[in-house]
Amino acid sequence: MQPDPLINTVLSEKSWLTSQPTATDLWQTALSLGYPAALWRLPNRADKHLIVSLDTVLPRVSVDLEELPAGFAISPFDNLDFGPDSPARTLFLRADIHATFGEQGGKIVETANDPAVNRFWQAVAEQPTAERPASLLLTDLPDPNAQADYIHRVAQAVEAMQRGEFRKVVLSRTKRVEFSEAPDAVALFDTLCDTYPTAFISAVSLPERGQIWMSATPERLVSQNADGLFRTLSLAGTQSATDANGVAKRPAEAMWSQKEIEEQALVSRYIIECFKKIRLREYLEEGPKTIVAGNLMHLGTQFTVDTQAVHYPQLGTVMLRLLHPTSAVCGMPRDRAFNFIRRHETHDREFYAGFLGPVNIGSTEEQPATDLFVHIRCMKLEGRVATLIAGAGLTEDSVPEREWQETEMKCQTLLAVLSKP
Ligand SMILES: C=C(O[C@@H]1C=C(C(=O)O)C=C[C@H]1O)C(=O)O
Repeated sequence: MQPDPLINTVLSEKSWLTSQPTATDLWQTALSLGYPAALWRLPNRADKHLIVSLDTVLPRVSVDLEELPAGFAISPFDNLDFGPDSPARTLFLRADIHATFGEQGGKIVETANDPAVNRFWQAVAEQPTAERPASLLLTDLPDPNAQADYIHRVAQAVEAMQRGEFRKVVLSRTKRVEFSEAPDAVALFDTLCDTYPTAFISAVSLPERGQIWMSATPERLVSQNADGLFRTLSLAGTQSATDANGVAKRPAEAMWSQKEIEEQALVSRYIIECFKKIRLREYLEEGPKTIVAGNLMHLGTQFTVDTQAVHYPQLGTVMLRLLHPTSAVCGMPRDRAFNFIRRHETHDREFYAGFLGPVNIGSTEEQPATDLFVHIRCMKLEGRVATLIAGAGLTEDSVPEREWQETEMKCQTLLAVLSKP
């Protein structure tokens, strides 16, 4: 990211700041002081945002878009019951410091009125200029049983579905790689932004867990903008975006099998069932059509609601509680699929297949908006080790070997970028 002239303007009274802080300066300072930070870029946008929270231990919240201040939410997959008695599990990074970086430079949008903020800027000034490592070596940390174990679990799921226990389940697996030194998350974030302009790109540093989560997800869960426009997406079915010779396929020519069409229809049906529960009929449904997501293509149906016209300003909050986890990452019926995942997956999904994104955030030109995405095509960074997680939607027609290949392709979305020199 380029140095930022506007940040310099805003901070000109802070005499100790002699040069323009970059996103790397802010990120590194947050890391060294143990403050959580989130960096993101919305799909098809140029502006990048960074917030630093001054809570070293993050509050766990129940996502109520009407109540939450400006910030960034990150929820684990296991956040099924949002009922009044269930513990709040979503981590919330309040935007104590919020910087935007755009093509015309950047600015500090909002900072908390707190002495800790001044100490933060002092630390930014004292932060040594970070040097980006020239090139990182990446080695696989192979798990010799991973493929056979996954295929075995898929076969068990297929049998359960053939017995009629449930209709769809999403089983995931992990893949670990090691860097020659701890990677620069901001540099990786920038490369992801350049490589996947239509994805939601994020990097979230959670010092209390010693983790940085990074993703390039194509899947919008809940958006609600200042004009009250609500959006969600039903996404499923996966194929490579390139042919056998590596040439990009034309989305309009993508062929989808009956299994994939049904799998995606189940996700759409799930969303429509959620609308039915709240007796909302005035939604616009567009699709399914082929959506390109980096190296992959999916089938997607877009749903929009004008919440002002239907007098339902809290639709985003209500739908989030009904939707998560959708059948794109869990299954149908949801509770049975959830229990199958709990019993059969051998890793903790943590924030994979949860949701994340900015909440009630605006810049000076824009009114606050909320944009939450399903946390897929993601990885967890712990020092030099990256753990990628990817899953595949299974039905009774699934072929286990093909589902394994699908998770391999999904891991490639990030891996291809990590291995760039
Ligand atoms: C579960 C993942 O992706 C989801 C599952 C898909 C599928 O089963 O075809 C496609 C897109 C996503 O909704 C993942 O990337 O890990």
